[in-house]
Amino acid sequence: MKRVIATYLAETPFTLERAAEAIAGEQSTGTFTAVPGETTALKERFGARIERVVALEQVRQPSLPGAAIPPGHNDVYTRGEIVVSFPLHNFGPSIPNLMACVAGNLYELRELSGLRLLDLELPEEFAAAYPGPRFGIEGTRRLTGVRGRPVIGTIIKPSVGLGPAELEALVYALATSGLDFIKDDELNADPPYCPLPVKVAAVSRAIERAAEATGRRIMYAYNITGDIEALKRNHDTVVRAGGNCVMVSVNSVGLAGLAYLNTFSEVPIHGHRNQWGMLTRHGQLGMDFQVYQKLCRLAGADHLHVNGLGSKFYESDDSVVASVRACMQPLLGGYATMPVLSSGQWAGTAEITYARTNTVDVMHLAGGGILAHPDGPSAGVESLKQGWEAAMLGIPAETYAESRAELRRAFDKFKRKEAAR
Ligand SMILES: O=C(O)[C@H](O)COP(=O)(O)O
Ligand SMILES: [Mg+2]
Repeated sequence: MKRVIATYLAETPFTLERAAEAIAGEQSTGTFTAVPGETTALKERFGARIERVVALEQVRQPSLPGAAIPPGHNDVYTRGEIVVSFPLHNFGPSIPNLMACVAGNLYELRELSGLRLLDLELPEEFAAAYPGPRFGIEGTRRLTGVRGRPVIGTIIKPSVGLGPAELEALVYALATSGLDFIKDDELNADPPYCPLPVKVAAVSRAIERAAEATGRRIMYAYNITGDIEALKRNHDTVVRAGGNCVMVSVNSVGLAGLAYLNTFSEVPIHGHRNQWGMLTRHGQLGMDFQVYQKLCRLAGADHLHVNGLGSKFYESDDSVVASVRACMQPLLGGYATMPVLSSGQWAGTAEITYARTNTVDVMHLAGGGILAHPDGPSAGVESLKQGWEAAMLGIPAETYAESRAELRRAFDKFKRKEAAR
């Protein structure tokens, strides 16, 4: 019998064994009390199985509110790794129903004062059900024509507020500046002041004009996030205008929305992970990126945001590096996605990014880091490229900057800013 194996970090006021039984019972055949139909035969065939329980440290305070206080409890909460397997035939190779099982009501059990999903092993039936990214790294390189270095991109900023004429002018300037990729911000999809069809028309005009001038067509990820019925309409609006990438806020449309988009998308899907913080920032709640990236890749994300090194967010560089590596591990024999490094990035972050990840198969996006370069966006793009050249040549970026004005000016501005943070 095929099984899904889920690894949790749990914290409990009870024993870990009791916590594991609560998880396995509640998420398969059991409930808070025995019911007549829960026969031994039924449990045998449909019950979840506790595979392993490994005790870790004990703490004096519960991480999450509302856990039970057992009689005689001595204010000790035990943490441990609990591995539970679930029969695949309980839910089939369906991401929405998988989630209800491995990441459902168990987060609310009073037996637990902490619960985090660390990893998920999925049987190959999921590969048959979900084709995954249709473009991935190779398709993105083919469409952008970028080889041997990261895809360098930016984000339209100000994120909100630009009308069609201002947007067209900015995209033209950026598309003629040597950039490979531009994306809408996640805050900007189909706003009443500049609806998606108007935005698409303005951006495509700029991209066409830039392509005539440079001979190169930039990749632009239009944010098509919306209710499910809007996804197809928005995608078609983009593709009809010659667009070559769409973006969705994965947590807004949900994994089912992403998988639906992937059934018809004719262009790469850029997966923005905003809202991810609420699923992961507390170490005793939510899930690890290791799980999230598997789900997003299965559902069809050709590009997936992983934060950035030295970013403006709380996450450690070690964690970002682990996320890049996670995206690169083959999943069910494939499912390559391009990790997207973004958030507070600028030319000076290329060095540590390459040193720590040792790969160029990434997108490196800098919004403020390009647009706010003291000598303008073109110099910002050039500085980021120079940052990567230095990184790949193994020359310290600040040394390389001595003979490169754009990189030097980026250091002058952004290094000072970083130091002030
Ligand atoms: O959507 C994103 O990736 C962020 O808005 C990044 O913007 P920043 O480069 O200005 O931090
Ligand atoms: Mg953003």
